[in-house]
Amino acid sequence: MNDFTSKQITLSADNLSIGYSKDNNILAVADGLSFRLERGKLTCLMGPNGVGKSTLIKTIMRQTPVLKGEIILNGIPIINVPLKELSKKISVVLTDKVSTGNLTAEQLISLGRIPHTAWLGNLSNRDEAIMERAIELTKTDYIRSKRLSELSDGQLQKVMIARALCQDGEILILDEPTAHLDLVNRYEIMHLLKEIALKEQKAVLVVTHDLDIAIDTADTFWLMQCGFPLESGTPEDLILQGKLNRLLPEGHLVFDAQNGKVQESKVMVFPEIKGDPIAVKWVQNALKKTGQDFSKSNLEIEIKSEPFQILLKEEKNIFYFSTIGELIQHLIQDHKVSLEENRH
Ligand SMILES: Nc1ncnc2c1ncn2[C@@H]1O[C@H](COP(=O)(O)OP(=O)(O)OP(=O)(O)O)[C@@H](O)[C@H]1O
Repeated sequence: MNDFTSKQITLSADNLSIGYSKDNNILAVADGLSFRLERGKLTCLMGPNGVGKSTLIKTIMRQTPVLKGEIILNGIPIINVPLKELSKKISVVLTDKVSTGNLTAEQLISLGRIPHTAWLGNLSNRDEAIMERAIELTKTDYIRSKRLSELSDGQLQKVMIARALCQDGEILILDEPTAHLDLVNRYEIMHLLKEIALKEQKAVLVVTHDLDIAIDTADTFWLMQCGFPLESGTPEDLILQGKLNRLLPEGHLVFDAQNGKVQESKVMVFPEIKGDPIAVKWVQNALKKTGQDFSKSNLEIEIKSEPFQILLKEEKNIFYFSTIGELIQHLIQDHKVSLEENRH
């Protein structure tokens, strides 16, 4: 590791085991976890449900003891860092809804300064400046006077991020920050986190299941999968190494490196389709969902543009459709008829 990289690392572990212990019974959730969390980078922690992502975060926050190994924060074992110091260094945004609906957004954001001030202590000029910076970065100025109960889920998530930024730790950890959000807000939040990592030089660790958006925004992926060590690297390297498939159960789904999407592993045989490649792709997409087997069909499809029209050659007949929906409706009806014929 070069000197620059080692200076960028805030949090690290080698061969860590995490889990729970109760009444002398140990439930190991994951073993052999090694990682390096870097400043200035957005790292996405991904893995199937139940693999131990939240447990890893709880362990980093010292809410759950380490089973084996140690986590190092800036060269010091985390176990030796007093909890108050830890809360100044690591800010966490969890998925739980806040129950303080009567507070205004601004009041909630200011609570982020608590590790640095006394409980409800007055904010110093520095505290105020940090708070204004957090509001500016998260673009929450227009809702600062609103009560939390009046905010949408997307607005509330930005306010929660602003509060975490107000804590001004060097590490920001978020557990599924986009879980209840629509597509636009998912993109906005992940781009905001990327911006925070870069502009504020924070180490941002996000647990997410949003593979598409994570590929577009993350600098680093940490992949957790039962029975495998934690795998880390740029999303692009992990894609080329075929490792994203580890996020998927073995069987009918694969990550297709060609189009960057998860899709069914079964190779579908389509009828011959001529025309604009984008239109061909979406006709194929619709054909896939009919559940029909086209491998032995002698259908031919041609897609014309301006005006958009689909020609279907079936035996000696030619049918014309003005939408993909009409084509599919026809094929489904046809399929029903052929099934009926087979039955008689
Ligand atoms: N307090 C606890 N005591 C004992 N076992 C727990 C506790 N919390 C979680 N577990 C177990 O630990 C395992 C990992 O759970 P965890 O919540 O870390 O998974 P996850 O990867 O975050 O899942 P998801 O993607 O569904 O959020 C699960 O089998 C879960 O049942």
